[in-house]
Amino acid sequence: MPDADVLAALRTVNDPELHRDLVSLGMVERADRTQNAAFVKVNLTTPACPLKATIEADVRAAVLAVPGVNEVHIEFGATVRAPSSPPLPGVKHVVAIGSGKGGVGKSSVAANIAAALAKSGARVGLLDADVYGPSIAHMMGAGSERVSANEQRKMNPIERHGLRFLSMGNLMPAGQALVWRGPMLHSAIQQFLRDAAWGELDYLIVDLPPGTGDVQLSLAQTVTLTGAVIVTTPQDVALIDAARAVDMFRKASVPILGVVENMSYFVAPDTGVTYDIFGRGGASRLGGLSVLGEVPLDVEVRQDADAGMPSVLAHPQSAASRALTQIAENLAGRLSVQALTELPMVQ
Ligand SMILES: Nc1ncnc2c1ncn2[C@@H]1O[C@H](COP(=O)(O)OP(=O)(O)OP(=O)(O)O)[C@@H](O)[C@H]1O
Repeated sequence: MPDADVLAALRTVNDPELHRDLVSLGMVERADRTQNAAFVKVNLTTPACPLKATIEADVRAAVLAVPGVNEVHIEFGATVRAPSSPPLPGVKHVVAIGSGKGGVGKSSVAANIAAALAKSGARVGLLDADVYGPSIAHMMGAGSERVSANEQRKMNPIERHGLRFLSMGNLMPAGQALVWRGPMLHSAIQQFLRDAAWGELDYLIVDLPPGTGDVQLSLAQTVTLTGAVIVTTPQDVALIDAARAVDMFRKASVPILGVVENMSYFVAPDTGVTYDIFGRGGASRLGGLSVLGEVPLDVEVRQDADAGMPSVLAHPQSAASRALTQIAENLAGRLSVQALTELPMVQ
């Protein structure tokens, strides 16, 4: 039985992003008490919650203020909230990772975001929709794997590093070029989304080809994307193209969840001096969009990708990995806010 005083205390604790209290958000699973000890379980809206430490401190302070309580035991669970109409059966969020230009690190960012979310405990899929230049298979260390079909003749995603992924790189013989026109691309995207055994997913991350072409349109027409993330480097020539990608998503009514500035700066490992090679901070000039984070140029990001393990798993303590993990958490937080602002209050 929940204790009325503990519950009342929790009603004073707001989720820092949603600005509503934990009780009315339906996040309190347990709020009971034995004499002087209180037991609270908070069900977060994502296991990658960027504000878990703040929530924990606020809950502790509020419950310790209840007369007679001098011990608080806090437990966390997490259930990713889906929007009112999920994009695919069993899939709560589909997030596209796009860029204006090629080579800005979009696939690297997509792979690391997916890996960081999976590491936090979320169920994650990664679709390599960059059909002309698929690199996800290689970055996940499964370049030579081939996709199999299940009994229902659906494609089985490949499992690596705690997540499931599909890439044209696992369907085509290595080194062969794909020569497809729009309609074939459209049906390939549909098959990747609908004829694959993705199973239950909290997040399906889609790595798009660079630019504003057929694949982007097909994707937006096939599923209701929860949103898009734009990856750019900070220099003007990249930002001009990134602005075009932003415009395309806006025209397709896809919410932009934020911008990632990759190759933002470089810290020389021998001297510790920071160089803003491409002009750090450029992404903040992209039409008032929020910046999810800045990732430094780091040789390990490239080496880890070539070795088949995303940096957030291979070198979690590096500055680049910490930035990428924070970006994944910020994104998960954004998705929670988007899903929860649609939900009615729990009384
Ligand atoms: N922060 C970084 N530090 C160092 N190297 C990076 C970083 N981000 C990406 N790279 C490297 O830059 C190269 C291009 O990255 P990636 O393939 O992710 O770009 P992309 O934008 O997806 O390219 P395209 O869309 O043209 O396929 C890769 O070799 C990758 O390992």
